[in-house]
Amino acid sequence: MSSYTRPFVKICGLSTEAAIDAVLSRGGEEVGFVSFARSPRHVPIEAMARLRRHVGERARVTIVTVDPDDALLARLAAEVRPDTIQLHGGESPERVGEVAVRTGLDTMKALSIAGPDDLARVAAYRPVAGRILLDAKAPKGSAIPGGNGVSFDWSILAAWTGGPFVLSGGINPDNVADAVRVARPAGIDISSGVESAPGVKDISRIHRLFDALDAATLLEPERQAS
Ligand SMILES: O=C(O)c1ccccc1N[C@@H]1O[C@H](COP(=O)(O)O)[C@@H](O)[C@H]1O
Repeated sequence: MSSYTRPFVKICGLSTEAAIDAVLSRGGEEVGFVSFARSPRHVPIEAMARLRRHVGERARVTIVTVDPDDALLARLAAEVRPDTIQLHGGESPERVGEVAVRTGLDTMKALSIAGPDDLARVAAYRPVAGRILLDAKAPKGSAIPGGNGVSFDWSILAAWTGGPFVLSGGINPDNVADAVRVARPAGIDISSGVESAPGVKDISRIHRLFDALDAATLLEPERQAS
């Protein structure tokens, strides 16, 4: 079996210290908290600030937002102090650039992908977004634009030359090896695939995800050393 360089791992939609600790114990590089009232993973700002303090310097902290207004961004930046603002709505390239300037934070722009044509949209965001996140399109009628556990056809990324990206959408312990092998992402972002119910992270599924990823990827030298 071939091996693959391990992408960085962001586990998103966390709301408990126990789930955060499970992710960090397995070497997860990034944790995500959702600030979007319609999501079952929404965390109020005060609770988010406590979770952020719990993470400390152990991992990057990203807040998932959907078309946030300036007032919300200002509160998130001041009270939670994340590393990254994830923009998972219909934000224009201009707005993404403005968010970076206003907050002084890294940004990750999510783009919904259904087929190869959608990848053309990446170019406009590349100069203004810190990172690009490729997610599946939300199913019709879904209340949330992400976190739906659906994937797109990862094979369209195999020969794509549009630059580094983070992959999300329906990644779980059973398909993470395929995701990495087929799409070769710089990072992977997982939410509902490690849950027992919407918004409820399942510690054993978190461990299964990392077990599957470790089995599929070539450990980097510094990881092999310990
Ligand atoms: O997780 C949510 O509830 C959410 C709400 C609004 C926007 C984005 C959201 N999550 C993001 O969706 C993707 C994929 O999630 P999944 O693994 O398919 O469940 C991921 O980037 C989350 O950050």
